[in-house]
Amino acid sequence: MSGALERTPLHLLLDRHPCVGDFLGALGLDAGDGQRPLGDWLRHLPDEELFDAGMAREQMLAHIQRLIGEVEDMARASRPLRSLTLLGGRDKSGQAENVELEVRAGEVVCIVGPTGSGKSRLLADIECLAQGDTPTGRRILLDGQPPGDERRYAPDRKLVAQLSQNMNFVVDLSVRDFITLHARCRMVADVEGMAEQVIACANGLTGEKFSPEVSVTQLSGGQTRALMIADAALLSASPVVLIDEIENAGVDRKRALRLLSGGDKIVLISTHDPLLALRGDRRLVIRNGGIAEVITTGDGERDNLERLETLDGLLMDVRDRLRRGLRIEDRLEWPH
Ligand SMILES: Nc1ncnc2c1ncn2[C@@H]1O[C@H](COP(=O)(O)OP(=O)(O)OP(=O)(O)O)[C@@H](O)[C@H]1O
Repeated sequence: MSGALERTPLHLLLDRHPCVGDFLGALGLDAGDGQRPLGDWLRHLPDEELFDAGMAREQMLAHIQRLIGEVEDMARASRPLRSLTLLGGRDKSGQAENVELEVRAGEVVCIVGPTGSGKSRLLADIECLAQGDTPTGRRILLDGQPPGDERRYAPDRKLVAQLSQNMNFVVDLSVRDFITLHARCRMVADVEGMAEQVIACANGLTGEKFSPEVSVTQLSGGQTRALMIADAALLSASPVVLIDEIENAGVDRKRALRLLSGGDKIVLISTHDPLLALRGDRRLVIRNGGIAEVITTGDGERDNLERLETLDGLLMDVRDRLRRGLRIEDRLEWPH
């Protein structure tokens, strides 16, 4: 393939594989008019430019070849998953969990339990597609089968997107550039349109709107979380989304959950928040490191969820008024 790759005119290569343009751009290399075949272009590249890029010609060719292969693999690996099965292991005292839990695409499962009970551990087991090799001894099956090593140990072909409590960006890009870059890597048809959609969606989730021009490092915690949720729902290739709590500060949890569960992703959320816990299809109760119970959200609970949401709206309103420096002297009326 390397021969064929070398003979491909650069402009064709950039058209077919936008990731190559991003790669060359990141190295500060100019593709010129793109008429030359890749091999020819590389041979004519001045030595000092190669030196600045820190790569020999052969290495550069090998990198481009590998990049194209991996991006294609990623697209293949992103085909939908129908189910994820968790085979129980043991709790902190070594007692068997006796659980076989199948979560189907499109389902939202919440994980509840006291602090330190093992909710994050459960998410971590799913994230690494545990095969009896973590402290819990749990095993994870994908579409009823144990995942192959290539799925477990290829961090660049992620099956699972994990949104953790602290999200620190290491790049200093504007929100638009950051999401556009991701959209380009995902090879979506309309990169700019998709980026706009993700940003608009994130802005719909957060009380404090942000501009696409602001740097990702300047976003507040709530804004960052909203952006990551919109990105995971609309743009991420990963069929499984794991969320370690959606804090109620600044993110519309109801919309976030509706957005995430709208597609055919498998969503697991660890939470202490009753509004989130009751909005899942099912919830796992964790006790002493083990899954003690699997509860399907009942009709009565859904009714109560609506009442709690009204109460939550009242609380949010008071919070908003306090933030604006207002007094809360008038008698608050509980909704009936
Ligand atoms: N089945 C288990 N066997 C052994 N250790 C476990 C098991 N489950 C959890 N642990 C360990 O217990 C500790 C607390 O678990 P974890 O951090 O997952 O709790 P948590 O419920 O997420 O807490 P929080 O609500 O405070 O975030 C961790 O060190 C974890 O590795």
